[in-house]
Amino acid sequence: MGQALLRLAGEREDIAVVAAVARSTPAQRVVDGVPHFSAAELVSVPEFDVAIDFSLPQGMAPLLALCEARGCGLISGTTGLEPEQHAALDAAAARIPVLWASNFSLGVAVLDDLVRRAAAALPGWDCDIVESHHVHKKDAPSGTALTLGEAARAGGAEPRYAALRAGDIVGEHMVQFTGLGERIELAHRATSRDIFARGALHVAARLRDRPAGRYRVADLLS
Ligand SMILES: NC(=O)C1=CN([C@@H]2O[C@H](COP(=O)(O)OP(=O)(O)OC[C@H]3O[C@@H](n4cnc5c(N)ncnc54)[C@H](OP(=O)(O)O)[C@@H]3O)[C@@H](O)[C@H]2O)C=CC1
Ligand SMILES: O=C(O)C1=N[C@H](C(=O)O)C[C@H](O)C1
Repeated sequence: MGQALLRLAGEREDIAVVAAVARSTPAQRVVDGVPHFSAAELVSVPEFDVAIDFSLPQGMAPLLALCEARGCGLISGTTGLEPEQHAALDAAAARIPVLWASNFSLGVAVLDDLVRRAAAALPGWDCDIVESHHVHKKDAPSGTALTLGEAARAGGAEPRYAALRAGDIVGEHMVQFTGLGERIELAHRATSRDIFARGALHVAARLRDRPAGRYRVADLLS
């Protein structure tokens, strides 16, 4: 995701990347004009308006602390966060603008709405969420599957989850409603990670001038 973000940010005139942070740094400290920092060097990054985080749950606390100390916005797409980490995002939102989303694609935003409506229209049907991702993905069920599960619950269904890790699958989510003698399948298949990076950059550009608060992707679409 970091590489997709850097490439696509380079195509936008309204976004300047001042630093890239990973656990370790590449041998070359400046790549395509962007200085790279290790996680240990985080506090040394230059001034910024909004941080975009796609890392691992353990990367969250230091970045959130930096954003709060500097009064900057935070966009995070990191999944597998603990409930306490979501609570920390809520608390920080009293002081800075914060947006966390399990999925930055437009299609999944629409799927979320469809799942809520289908669940409400199909009381008593079984609801199963099946997600497939690449073998390197660490968390399961995926953040998106859990978000879709919340949508199903909001519509009155109690979902079950299944996760598949195989090859280089970018990300697929299927929500299946099964009744007696019939079945509905609502599915989203991502074929490029660029959709997530584009979505995150889109909302980052809009979060910059917002007051403190907890935002959703839908709040910043227009
Ligand atoms: N919300 C969404 O739309 C999407 C969310 N995701 C989520 O984004 C996250 C990252 O996914 P992906 O890019 O595939 O993962 P990768 O493993 O490819 O990349 C993770 C990056 O985070 C860095 N990192 C790991 N730990 C730390 C830390 N403690 N401090 C700073 N940087 C750290 C790694 O550095 P190094 O390379 O040095 O190890 C690496 O650059 C996952 O949680 C994934 O589920 C992914 C796609 C879309
Ligand atoms: O790790 C990934 O790759 C993805 N993670 C997100 C998730 O956990 O839902 C979003 C997308 O499916 C890709």
